[in-house]
Amino acid sequence: MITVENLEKYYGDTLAVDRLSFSLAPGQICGLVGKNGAGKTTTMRAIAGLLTPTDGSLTVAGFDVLSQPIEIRRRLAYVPDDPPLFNDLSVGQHLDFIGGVYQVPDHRQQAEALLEEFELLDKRATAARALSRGMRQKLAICCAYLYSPSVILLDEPLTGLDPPGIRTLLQSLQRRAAAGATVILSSHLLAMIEDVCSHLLVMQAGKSQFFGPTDLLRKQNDQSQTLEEAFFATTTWLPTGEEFPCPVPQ
Ligand SMILES: Nc1ncnc2c1ncn2[C@@H]1O[C@H](COP(=O)(O)OP(=O)(O)OP(=O)(O)O)[C@@H](O)[C@H]1O
Repeated sequence: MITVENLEKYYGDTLAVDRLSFSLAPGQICGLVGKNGAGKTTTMRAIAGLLTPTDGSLTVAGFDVLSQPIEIRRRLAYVPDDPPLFNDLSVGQHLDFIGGVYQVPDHRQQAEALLEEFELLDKRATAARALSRGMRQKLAICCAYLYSPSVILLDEPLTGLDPPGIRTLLQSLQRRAAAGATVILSSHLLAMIEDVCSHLLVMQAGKSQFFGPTDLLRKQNDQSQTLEEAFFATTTWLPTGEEFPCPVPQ
């Protein structure tokens, strides 16, 4: 569903992503982890077609991200950590707008169910400018879910959410993956995402230090009690630039 081959991105002289390759199948949830500046957001924005890579190729659902942007937009949702909303539109108007743009049949019915799931029903008439940070994030997630994308990219979605909101989001991602969606979720809160991630991509200085099933990272660091310890082991044992020897799952 997602194929990244030799992705490279320079911002001027800064190498943000360095020859990154990985692929994900339908139903897989990949946790994207790494220190600040590791290249996570750049990678997600490249997959979403929001920036032009310096080199490499990217496909989503068999479509080329660069040359077939309309096919990508129909199938992919990207929610950044500070989602851009229309400040003067209400919660309900946002969902009407997305439902119209993506021609979602009976979008109001689905919108109601999403607002209920994310505890936003009583904010239906509230303008986006009057929402809290967590509510803005929840609204952006509802907008993303409304058109049932087959690829969902979430950049640091947990930071603004309260504990029930985090549980709702993670459960909803598991349900969507079980129905065939592919998810990439970047987060620094490893303990919170480890149970839902089938796969992990650990980045350091733009490179992949590990990509594979979450259990494999645990096994390869069997002295680590938690995924967080395994992450620190992975990002401190290796000299910068050395690839973690790990088979890429088919
Ligand atoms: N628009 C930009 N212009 C110049 N350099 C940039 C730009 N965006 C990112 N960078 C640089 O690219 C590198 C990767 O940044 P990126 O935002 O992808 O990292 P990240 O892993 O998402 O970080 P964080 O965890 O802090 O969000 C960093 O060195 C950053 O300074």
